[in-house]
Amino acid sequence: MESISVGILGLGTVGSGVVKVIENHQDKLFHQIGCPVEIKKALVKEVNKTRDVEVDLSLLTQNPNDVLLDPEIDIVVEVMGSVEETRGYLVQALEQKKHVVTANKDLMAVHGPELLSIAEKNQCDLFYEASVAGGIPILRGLKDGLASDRITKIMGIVNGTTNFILTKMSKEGRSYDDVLSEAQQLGFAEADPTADVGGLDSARKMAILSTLGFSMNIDLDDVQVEGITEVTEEDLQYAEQFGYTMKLIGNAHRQGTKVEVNVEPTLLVNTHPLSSVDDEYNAVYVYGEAVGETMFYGPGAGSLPTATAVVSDMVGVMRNMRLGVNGNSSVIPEFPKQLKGKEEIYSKHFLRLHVEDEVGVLSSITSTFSKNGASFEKVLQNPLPSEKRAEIVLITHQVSLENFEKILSELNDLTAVHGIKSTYRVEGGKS
Ligand SMILES: NC(=O)C1=CN([C@@H]2O[C@H](COP(=O)(O)OP(=O)(O)OC[C@H]3O[C@@H](n4cnc5c(N)ncnc54)[C@H](OP(=O)(O)O)[C@@H]3O)[C@@H](O)[C@H]2O)C=CC1
Ligand SMILES: N[C@@H](CC=O)C(=O)O
Ligand code: NA
Repeated sequence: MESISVGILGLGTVGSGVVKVIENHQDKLFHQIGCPVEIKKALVKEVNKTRDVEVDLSLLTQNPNDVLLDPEIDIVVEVMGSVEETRGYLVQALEQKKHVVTANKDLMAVHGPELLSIAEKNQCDLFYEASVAGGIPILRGLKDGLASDRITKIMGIVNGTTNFILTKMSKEGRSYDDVLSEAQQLGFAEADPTADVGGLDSARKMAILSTLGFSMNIDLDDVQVEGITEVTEEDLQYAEQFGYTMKLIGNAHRQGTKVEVNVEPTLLVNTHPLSSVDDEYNAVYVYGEAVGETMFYGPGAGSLPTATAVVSDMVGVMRNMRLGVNGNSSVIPEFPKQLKGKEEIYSKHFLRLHVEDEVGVLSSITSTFSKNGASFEKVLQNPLPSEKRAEIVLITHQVSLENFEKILSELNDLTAVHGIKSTYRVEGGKS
């Protein structure tokens, strides 16, 4: 091959990083693949915009066909975002026998299986390492590094924006809105950050991770999702007081043939390896039956880290081109999907509630828990400044989700309970 030509869809935060990595690492790329890599065209919305990277204006186009139908382009790199329009472009690229590298988790979480099958039919590669945990090679870790093992647990901090917000709120006492706008300026947050803070971005990544890790087609709708928008300063302070750290955790757990996948703000015991992952950093904890505990850590968002994953995927495609083995790397899920019922999902829970400050209230709350098979690991009561009310904060031992939901509903029915202020899943500590 004289050279490899690449067409890029999108030249924003990640696209600019891709151009920089290709330019700055040209020698290393040449050494790995034996020929130069050339960027032939880049699709953008606005040609005359000021960009983070200097590019010849003749490279830019607003016409997707300049990339998708150019017979000289071997690899299409998709870093423009959005779902339906982009899906159409990638189908077209694959049908034109172009290999695809994408950073788009929104797209892969919904249309991944369809696109992978179109890629295979056309003997093309479709790689998407950057779509989960930015620069961390976690998909490769699961697909290749742990290919021989049976994975039973994947727990991840897979959204940089929310980790940045929770870290700055807990450690620097800063406000939610202030930290969110800094995450937007730094390029971690999505153009519309609702999916970041609402947990959907993490859910998409957990759908991709659990599909690969458990070899089972997990759809986005199978992931129970809750974001960080309701997390209060009081909750962060109580977490600290109890020896826990609040993190937005994606949790995928397999027991036998059944799995649960959820994303929710979680109190992690301070000794848990994920509790010290701060700022925009991501980490994925993977437990395999043979290997035991592993953890993959690194920058989960940002221009150059994400671009590194994109360009490494391009190297994978180019190596396959040299060997003539493109289109053989996706693995069809081995197991039918089986999700756990609420009676099979067990965890500890944190609960903060406001109650009447009078004799017998704590005992009626305790009996609601014990009737439903739950007991307390920790409990504390503080008087509230106004009225004759108190705040009760507790952490339960392990209880099924079915029973915990019954407890919440019965507590709501007690006249002495004025409101359930917050509940969170708890990981670690005594079970
Ligand atoms: N930012 C990050 O840290 C990470 C992002 N990702 C994913 O990477 C992808 C890109 O993200 P990011 O770089 O942050 O996004 P940006 O918004 O910074 O960039 C998007 C780029 O795509 C172009 N574009 C968008 N829509 C269209 C369209 N309809 N037609 C033509 N061009 C279009 C824009 O053009 P113009 O410049 O002219 O406006 C821009 O250059 C997303 O899927 C994101 O989820 C994944 C991991 C980390
Ligand atoms: N908005 C995302 C970007 C990477 O996927 C995040 O904050 O992690
Ligand atoms: Na990654």
